[in-house]
Amino acid sequence: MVKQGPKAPTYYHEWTQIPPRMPTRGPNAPSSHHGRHPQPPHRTTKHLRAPLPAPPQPPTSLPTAPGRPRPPSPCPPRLAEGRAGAGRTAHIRRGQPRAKGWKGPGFSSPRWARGLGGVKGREESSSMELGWLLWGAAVLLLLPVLMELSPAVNFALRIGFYYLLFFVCSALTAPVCLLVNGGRTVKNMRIIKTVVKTFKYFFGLRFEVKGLENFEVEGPAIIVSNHQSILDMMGLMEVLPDNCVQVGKKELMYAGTVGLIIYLGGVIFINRKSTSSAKMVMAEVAKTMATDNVKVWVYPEGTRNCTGDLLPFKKGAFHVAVQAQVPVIPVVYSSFTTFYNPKKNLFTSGKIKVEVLPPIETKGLTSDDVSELTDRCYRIMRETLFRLSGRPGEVKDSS
Ligand SMILES: CCCCCCCC/C=C\CCCCCCCC(=O)SCCNC(=O)CCNC(=O)[C@H](O)C(C)(C)COP(=O)(O)OP(=O)(O)OC[C@H]1O[C@@H](n2cnc3c(N)ncnc32)[C@H](O)[C@@H]1OP(=O)(O)O
Ligand SMILES: CCCCCCCCCCCCCCCC(=O)OC[C@@H](O)COP(=O)(O)O
Repeated sequence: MVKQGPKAPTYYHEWTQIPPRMPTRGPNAPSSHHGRHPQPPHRTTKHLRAPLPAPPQPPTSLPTAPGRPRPPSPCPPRLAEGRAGAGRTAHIRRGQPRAKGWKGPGFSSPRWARGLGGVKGREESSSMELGWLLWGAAVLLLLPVLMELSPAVNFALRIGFYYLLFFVCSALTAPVCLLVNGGRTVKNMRIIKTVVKTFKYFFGLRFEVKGLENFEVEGPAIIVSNHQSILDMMGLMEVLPDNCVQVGKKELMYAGTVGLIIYLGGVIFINRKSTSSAKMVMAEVAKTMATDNVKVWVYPEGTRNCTGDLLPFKKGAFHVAVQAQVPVIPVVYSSFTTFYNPKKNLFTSGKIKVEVLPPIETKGLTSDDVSELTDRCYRIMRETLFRLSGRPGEVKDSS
């Protein structure tokens, strides 16, 4: 029964291109420093540069029992200095004399023994691969069951997949935007919209849209809509008119590939924590939206709100509309609470009703009228939200 030496380390194949072992005896042998054992050549690449003679055929002698000098290895000793290999490197590292003629860990067993080790190794690696395959199949089969049994798992996987879609699609779409449109321009929103509109199919979401004709106003406009969750991006892209950019919190610029793609799409970033700087940005928007003929989509609640009601509106969007003398077009999405609620780990398929309301003119209004304009828009949108969400009665109670 031939006793196997320890299995050659997996990096064995890395060395097949390295020149053969340096001769340890005779005129070409390197001078041994200690006189005891021939020292391997210094760690230089010089020998790598010399023309490489054909590697010698490795000895075909049987592997010897552990502890006795090993047959010469066809590989250089360099490995012994730098690589963790079979256990035999221990005595090298501790400065003990090297077994005569032995040149490095893991290469002393003769090729045919290594061959046997290879067969055993190949069997081991294929059984490992088979194991991984079986594990993967089990997880994939188990996932739907887990998602059925645990709302938390279902929610985490679906929302995680949503983020993954954002991240991957952004990374893939950014180069397309750069190639097609060359840089940051609202034209990229068309490409983004085309991609994001497919996301609803992954989550079993359907949009029922009414009033799209209300977007057909001459020139720029301010669009305001309720904001319930990150899922709003699908609703936004479902109805987004041409030449329309959004106002977003500046933190989004740093959301990896998503930050890049929304930058390329022309999104206007504001610092919510600094009213003055936000006002300046919005004032700039009021000036340029007319010349650029762009619509600007603002979420006047200023944050996500998935309660099924509206938060009080920030006034910035309405200041911009009055400053630019452009109409305000309210858009309302029905409540997500029937199919989406992070607090309850609820995220299933569902239907979202979307209504684009008639534009509210601002011609002739001044900044003094902004508060009234904001309240009027708030009331109309809240009434629509309750109606679309099947709760029309609530408006009377709370108005
Ligand atoms: C290919 C695959 C790709 C996958 C991924 C792609 C995804 C989809 C792609 C792309 C779409 C990306 C979409 C992103 C969307 C993100 C959304 C968000 O981030 S929502 C958070 C940011 N939005 C806001 O915050 C709302 C706008 N906010 C405002 O307008 C505020 O008014 C603001 C920030 C300007 C100031 O907020 P204040 O917190 O100070 O509160 P206030 O009451 O509004 O203002 C305080 C005082 O300042 C006056 N004021 C406000 N704005 C003014 C102005 N412009 N001029 C003059 N006075 C102004 C007001 O009249 C008020 O004064 P008096 O109370 O009346 O005395
Ligand atoms: C697996 C790899 C996943 C990597 C993650 C990629 C980063 C995904 C970031 C997604 C952000 C896309 C834009 C979402 C728009 C949105 O809905 O932002 C929230 C803001 O309106 C309001 O923020 P807040 O005040 O916090 O409610």
